[in-house]
Amino acid sequence: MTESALALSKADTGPRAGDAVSLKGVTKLYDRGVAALGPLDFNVRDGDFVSLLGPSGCGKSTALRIIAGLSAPTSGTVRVAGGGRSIGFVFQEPTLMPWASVRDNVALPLKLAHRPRTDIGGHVEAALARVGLAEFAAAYPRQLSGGMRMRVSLARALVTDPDILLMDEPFAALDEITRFRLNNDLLALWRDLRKTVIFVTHSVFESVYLARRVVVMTPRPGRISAEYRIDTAEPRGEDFRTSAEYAAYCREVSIGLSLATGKGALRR
Ligand SMILES: Nc1ncnc2c1ncn2[C@@H]1O[C@H](COP(=O)(O)OP(=O)(O)OP(=O)(O)O)[C@@H](O)[C@H]1O
Repeated sequence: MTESALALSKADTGPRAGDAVSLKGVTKLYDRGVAALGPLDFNVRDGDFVSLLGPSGCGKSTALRIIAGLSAPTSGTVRVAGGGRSIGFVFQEPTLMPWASVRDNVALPLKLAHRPRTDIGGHVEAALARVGLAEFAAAYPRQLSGGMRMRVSLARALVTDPDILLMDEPFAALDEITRFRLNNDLLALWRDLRKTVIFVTHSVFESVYLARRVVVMTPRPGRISAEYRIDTAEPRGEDFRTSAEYAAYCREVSIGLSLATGKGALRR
């Protein structure tokens, strides 16, 4: 792969047919005038896997929360396919109810949506099987490892079969082996279910491994600084992770991140 094979383009503006998410001129001002975000113009194609990459505090979580409708933008427009009704959110912490079984934790979104009781069991079993936890439905969060707790959190996000999955640094607190395994499982899940995924991370390595499109953000207020398309043979796996191609992409994106943060530690 040559450097010219790495597509670097300006952020698209304006919604198009087939966009799952479209942000236009989105800003977020917190109390005491903290400008956290934007203006941000950002579109995500239906079924794409996009990573938002940026330094801590650049507003990645804020952008995700705005897309999810958990936070209102100060200005700008947000369009989400289906009116935002079909979103699953995975937080950095698994945020499980410690007093409830795995089964009951995963069932929560269906109960909140008042789905018929007879409907719930099958969906919960399917979501748990999807993340490899079919055997642990009766266990409690304290009995599980960190990686397993995150799988429960993922199952809870999947149980409503959302079209869009928003993931906020979900694997950041996990050890590397567990993280790699969950990376592979997430890719398999995305290949099978073809959901739109927006994955926030501050890891260059993780963003390049997972995403088809890496969007680099500047420090606060977060804006888009550069985009990289990771065009590699699919399905990705450990061969990709150890390849020269992967290393070259990581280097290119690292340079982009350094330029975005103004550090310039890595120069061309
Ligand atoms: N409720 C709030 N009130 C005031 N400032 C806030 C609030 N939430 C976030 N901020 C500030 O806005 C900026 C962006 O925060 P945000 O959590 O979106 O960034 P981030 O890129 O996701 O960071 P991290 O990677 O550390 O989670 C930060 O400087 C943060 O301190």
